[in-house]
This record gives sequence, structure tokens and C-alpha cells, in this order.
Amino acid sequence: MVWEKVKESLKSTLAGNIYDLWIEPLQFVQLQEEKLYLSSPDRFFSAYVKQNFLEIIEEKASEHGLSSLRIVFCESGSKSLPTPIAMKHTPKRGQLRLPSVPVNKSRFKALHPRYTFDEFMVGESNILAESACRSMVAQDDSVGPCLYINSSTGLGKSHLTHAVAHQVLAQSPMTRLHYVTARQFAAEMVRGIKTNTMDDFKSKYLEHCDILLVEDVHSLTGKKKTQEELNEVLDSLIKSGKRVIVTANSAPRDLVGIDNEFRSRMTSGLVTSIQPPDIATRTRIVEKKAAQQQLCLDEELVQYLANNIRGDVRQIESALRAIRAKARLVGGHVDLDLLREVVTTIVGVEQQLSAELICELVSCQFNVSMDALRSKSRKRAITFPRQVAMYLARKYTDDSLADIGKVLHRDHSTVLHAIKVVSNKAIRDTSISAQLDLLSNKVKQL
Ligand SMILES: Nc1ncnc2c1ncn2[C@@H]1O[C@H](COP(=O)(O)OP(=O)(O)OP(=O)(O)O)[C@@H](O)[C@H]1O
Repeated sequence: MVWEKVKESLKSTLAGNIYDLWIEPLQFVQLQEEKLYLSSPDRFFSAYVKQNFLEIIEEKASEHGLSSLRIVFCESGSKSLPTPIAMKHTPKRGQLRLPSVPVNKSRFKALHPRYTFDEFMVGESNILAESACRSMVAQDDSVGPCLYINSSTGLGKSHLTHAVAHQVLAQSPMTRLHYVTARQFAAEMVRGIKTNTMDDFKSKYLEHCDILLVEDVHSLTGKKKTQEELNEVLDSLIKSGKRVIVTANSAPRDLVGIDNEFRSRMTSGLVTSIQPPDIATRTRIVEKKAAQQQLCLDEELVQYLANNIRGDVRQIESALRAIRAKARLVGGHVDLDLLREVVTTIVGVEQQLSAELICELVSCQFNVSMDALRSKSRKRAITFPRQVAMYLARKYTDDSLADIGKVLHRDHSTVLHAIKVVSNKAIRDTSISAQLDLLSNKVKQL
């Protein structure tokens, strides 16, 4: 009777087609201890109703005198009705629960609430990884079945992986998403072996997984059995068109103690690396994170931090926390001296412009690794950036030719030759002189 009355009220409130589609199929099962059990056709149906109509159903129920009623959905196909799938209000923030899948709280706790796409500052150094992650969410074909992201520490691998998880779960709460570190995967497997529950372990990843996110695969070095198991999981997921993202601290070819078959499986889609953020991105990161800390920094102070804290973004976060704490002690006043003190504690001495820094910038701009710049390669795609790095280092630092050469494993005569080559090319070719102007501007911002 209660449900019939609630339905009547809903019918007069909702548009006819919406009511017919989403409310009419819900069937009363029982009312017990202030819980109204409703049967719905399937899990997707339950999730959709939960997301879109739970509030109004509860509102109408309370109009009929059942103010503290909880709605519990059970799927028609489930073995024992009523199934206790409590449909709570969708939390306004944070990721959604997967209905009728046993809630693994630790998995959700593992997702950092602020690691979202909105909070991630994009620049040349990470745009490929960021857009690949967005493609993974959108399920377009550009990335392939497996995305491999690598970077050194603190450059946003976890941030982006969590962002994918948040977005996927927000868009489709029914998605069976598993987020684990490679270590957790290994530990789960060992538990499975010890407790004779490998079938459950296998079925979780092989049969009940739509998207798998595995962090820090480099930690599987030498763990043959775990590699085999994960390889089997990846193979199965990839073959069945599921999505996989793996992260590591180095490029696939540089992973040590990793089986070749497993390595090749992980690289079956897009492999992308995140480089240290350039000055423009660092500036935006400082601005964003300062605002989060409720720190009001003027342009000069933002620029000082962005200029002096490079690489690991955690250092920017930790500097801002320290600045905030110190500012409190001195009545909220933040000036350059305070920043200098903090930066020196975090990154050591203030960074001076050096040949090394310029080479890193050039490596980043030309998308050629430092290793390649230092290598013996004579390919034009590498020799040109190498010569440009030497030219810029000579122009903007006091380093000797020999010191510049050392950075790139060359002698002083090679540096001299490179400077001449680049100077001549710049005179003859306006596109090269434009490139040099652009790079010079970037060097000046370092
Ligand atoms: N582009 C960015 N924009 C905003 N925040 C960033 C960016 N890159 C990194 N961060 C922040 O830096 C911190 C470290 O990032 P994260 O943990 O994702 O790095 P990681 O590459 O996974 O590091 P590790 O290899 O040590 O696990 C996080 O707080 C993250 O929010």
C-alpha cells in the first residue's frame, strides 16, 4: 500500500515517460524495520534510480508519514530477496559506490579525493599522459587497450590514475574498477595461495573487472610468480576489450627484472612518460596549490617558487605547507625572505642557471631524453637539439666549454663546433633563429 501511494505521488510529479521507464518497473518486496525493499530489473537499473530518483522517492515516502524510511533495492535475478543493497544518498563529493558489488572500502579509501582532472595542471610535460587518461575514460580507441605511464617520483602518475578512477566511477557507477598497487596485487595473490582462495583472486581480476589500474609495476622486479599472474590478467582483460592502466618509475625498456612477455603485454597500447613540469606549468601548480592552502602570494613570490622548485611536485606542496605554517607565526606576513628560507630547506641552495639545467630544458622541448643527448647518436633529430643545448649553455651561463661538454659527454672542441654550427644556421634560416628565440625566452624564465 505504501509503495502504491508513493508511486501515485511520483506519477503526478515526474514526466510520464520517465515514470514509466524508471519507477513503474520497481516492485514492492517488503517493508521491514523502516526499510522499504524494492525489486528492480538489474544492477544498472538500481544504480540509475539511486543516482537520479532516490531523493524524490524518499521525499514522497516521508509525505506519506514514513520519514526515516530507507530504500533497499534488490535485483529480480538475485538468489535471495531481499538482498541487502542499501541505497544511501549519493555522496555529493567523492566517488560512487558500486551497487551490489561487495564494497571493498579500502579500495575507495585508496582514492585521493583531490586527485581529479580538475586539480591537475596540464603543460607540455604531461599533456600526452593527461589526454591519454581522458581517452581511457571516454573509451575512445586512440590509446589502445593498455596505457603505460612512467615518470620519476612526484610528477603525477598516481594523480592521473586516481583521476581516471574518479571520473569513470562518477560517470558509470556500475563499472567494476580495481585500483591496486603492484605490491598490493602481489600481497593479495600470496594471501590467495596461502588461504587456498586463488579461485576468488583470479575471478576478481579475470571475470569481475572492467578497468584495472595498477601502480608501480617496477616494484615487481624479480617477482616471477606475480608477474606471471598479472600478465595473465592483462592478457585476458586486453583480449576481452577491457581497459588497463599501469604506472612505473621508468620506461618499459629500462625496467629491471621484468619478464619480456609481461613487458611486451604492458606496452601493447600507448606508452607515455611525464616529464618534470616546465616553468609555465610550475607557475600554475604553485598558484593552484597556494590557493588550496589559502595562501595569498603575489606574482613575484609565485614566480620565485616556480623558478626555484623544479621536478618533484611534492616539493612545491611541502614548501607551501611550510610557508603557511611560518606565515602564521609571523602574523600572516609572507615575503621573499621567508620564501628563501623555506626553499633553501627544501631544495638546498637556490638553483643557479647551469648548463645541466639548460640541457634538461632542451631535452624536454625537443622531446629527446638526456640519455639520447649524451649518446653517440648522429641522427639529426638528436644532433640538432644537442648542438642547440651547447649553444644556449654557452650564451646563458659562465660555464667553460669543457664544463658544458662534460654535461653532454663531449670535449670542448665539439662544443665550440656546435656553437659555430648553430650560429651559422640561425643566420641562414629564419625558422631556426625563431626557434632559438623561443628557447632563449624559456631559458630566461628558468
Ligand atoms: N600537474 C600537476 N598538477 C597538480 N598537481 C600535481 C601535478 N603533478 C603532480 N601533482 C601533485 O604532486 C603530488 C605527487 O603526485 P603523484 O603522487 O601523482 O606522483 P607520482 O608520479 O605517482 O609519484 P611516485 O612515483 O612517487 O608515486 C600529488 O599531490 C599531486 O597532486
